Amino acid sequence: MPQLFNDANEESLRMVSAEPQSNEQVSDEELRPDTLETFIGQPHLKAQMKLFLDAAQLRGVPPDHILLAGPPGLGKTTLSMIVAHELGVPIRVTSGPAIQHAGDLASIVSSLDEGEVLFIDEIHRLPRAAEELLYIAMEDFRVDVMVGKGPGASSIPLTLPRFTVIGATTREGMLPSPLRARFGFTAHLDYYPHSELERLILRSADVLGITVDKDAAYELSVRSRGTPRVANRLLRRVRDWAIVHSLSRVSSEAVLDALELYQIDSEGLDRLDIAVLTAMCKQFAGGPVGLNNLSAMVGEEAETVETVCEPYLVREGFMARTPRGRIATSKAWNHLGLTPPDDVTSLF
Ligand SMILES: Nc1ncnc2c1ncn2[C@@H]1O[C@H](COP(=O)(O)OP(=O)(O)OP(=O)(O)O)[C@@H](O)[C@H]1O
Repeated sequence: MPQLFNDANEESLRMVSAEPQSNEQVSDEELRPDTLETFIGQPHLKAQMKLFLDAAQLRGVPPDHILLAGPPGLGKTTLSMIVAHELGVPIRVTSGPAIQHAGDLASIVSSLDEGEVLFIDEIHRLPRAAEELLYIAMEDFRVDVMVGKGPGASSIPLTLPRFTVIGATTREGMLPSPLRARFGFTAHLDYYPHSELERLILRSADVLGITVDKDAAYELSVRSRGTPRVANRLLRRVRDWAIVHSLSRVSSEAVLDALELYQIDSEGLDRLDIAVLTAMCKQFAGGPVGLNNLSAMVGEEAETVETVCEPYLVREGFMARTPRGRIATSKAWNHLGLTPPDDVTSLF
């Protein structure tokens, strides 16, 4: 079977991925705002969070536990750091996959100070035993420490100071309801509109010490897939372009030239997205097509197509998922410069 994407250009694929790249943590750090005021967008969430934190401070107690839910790269880690900063308390950072045994979590919670924030990223990936320990720690501020082994083992309750757990998850549905119920405040982060990403890009440019024209920031924002992490990554690649071409400021032409090099198009689609849409329209006559056939045609893992491409293609209306398979919409046909079949809507 011919493959449309057999020379997968990894760089271009990762450029629009909302997941952090392995070397990206430090660069993510330098661009993090540290107050609610400088956190761009999400106005409702910010207002609710401000009220929630102000009330806790006025009552003189640590706030209830907070759950931050939403797709990767939208600012969950950033918000958790902001909460700690606004409260003026330290933050301890861990993640579901980093905790292998309940004991790992027991030693973290038992070393927390009064009021401290414990950030647990990917909290849906905590092992079951750790989850159960967390229920008690969050609700009763207690852990039961096991002393001894075998039939003679006994558990000694250890009282913990009051602290605040901030859990972050990209898969809220995977959280067991007893755990979800222990959060007093749940915030859902949404994809950012272009106008907010434009402001975010101008702020990041400031932090990085580069001058970016407003229309250049707009061009970047429309290609950033609603995701701050992608916006910041594209900005850094455009900065490289400006440095190499000795430009004193980034214009919209520079953005278009740089992103053409990285094969990211006017809608933020990369080569894999285009390969998927092309396969659907040309090889499968618009669909319906199953995930496995589609992935084989583009030469990618089904999981990559499903998790990296599809969410954005569906969200932007290029593709629809039906019980019979994936279908290319007229927007996909038009974007590829192809004429949609007359009966495109009857495919749904
Ligand atoms: N609202 C925002 N304003 C300014 N910068 C932001 C905002 N949201 C995210 N960022 C920036 O985007 C990058 C990614 O954000 P962050 O690490 O907080 O995302 P995340 O949701 O925790 O991602 P993941 O789920 O992959 O851990 C960081 O550099 C952060 O500074």
